[in-house]
Amino acid sequence: MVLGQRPAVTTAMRHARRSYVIPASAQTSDDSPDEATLAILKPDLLANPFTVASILDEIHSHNITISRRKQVHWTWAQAGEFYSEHRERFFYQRLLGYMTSGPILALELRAPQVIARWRQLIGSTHPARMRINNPTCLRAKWGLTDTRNSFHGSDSSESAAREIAFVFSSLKT
Ligand SMILES: Nc1ncnc2c1ncn2[C@@H]1O[C@H](COP(=O)(O)OP(=O)(O)OP(=O)(O)O)[C@@H](O)[C@H]1O
Repeated sequence: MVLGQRPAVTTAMRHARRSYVIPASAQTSDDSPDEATLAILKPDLLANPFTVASILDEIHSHNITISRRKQVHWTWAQAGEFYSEHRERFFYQRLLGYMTSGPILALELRAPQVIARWRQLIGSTHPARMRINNPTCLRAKWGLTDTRNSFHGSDSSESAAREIAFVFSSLKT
């Protein structure tokens, strides 16, 4: 191109400019600011890369941004600290055995009201009940048992901040 001379605007360039416009279908009508939550894909899901890919696609299809991701294999102590509020519950040892049985994929999700929306997408704790009451939720589709329920989602903004710091702080994991 000769210096000082403007390039001709080609059809391809017009198309490239248009592609920066976010399609109406991808825009959210919710004007509330983004919030963040911690999602975890638990070890049974990580055993199959195609399962993980399909779940990540489903997350994107809901206009939820994955702002950070980290695959990690927790030690018993790390899982114990993350779930310390359940220390006295009957399923605690079983839960730690599950969460240390293989790598997990931790995701920081961002979108308006994403804490509630992610928990709605995964459904409540018990997969067998979800298969009856909410068959399209993720735990109904992928969860195995009450403990091996395949997903985690922070339950409040305070938990989300604490859990995101726990997972993404290099000092802890
Ligand atoms: N009644 C139960 N029997 C067996 N395991 C359980 C039971 N309740 C909870 N768990 C296990 O402990 C995890 C943490 O329990 P919690 O009550 O916080 O459930 P949740 O909010 O549905 O799940 P999460 O915190 O992982 O998103 C559950 O995800 C599940 O793996």
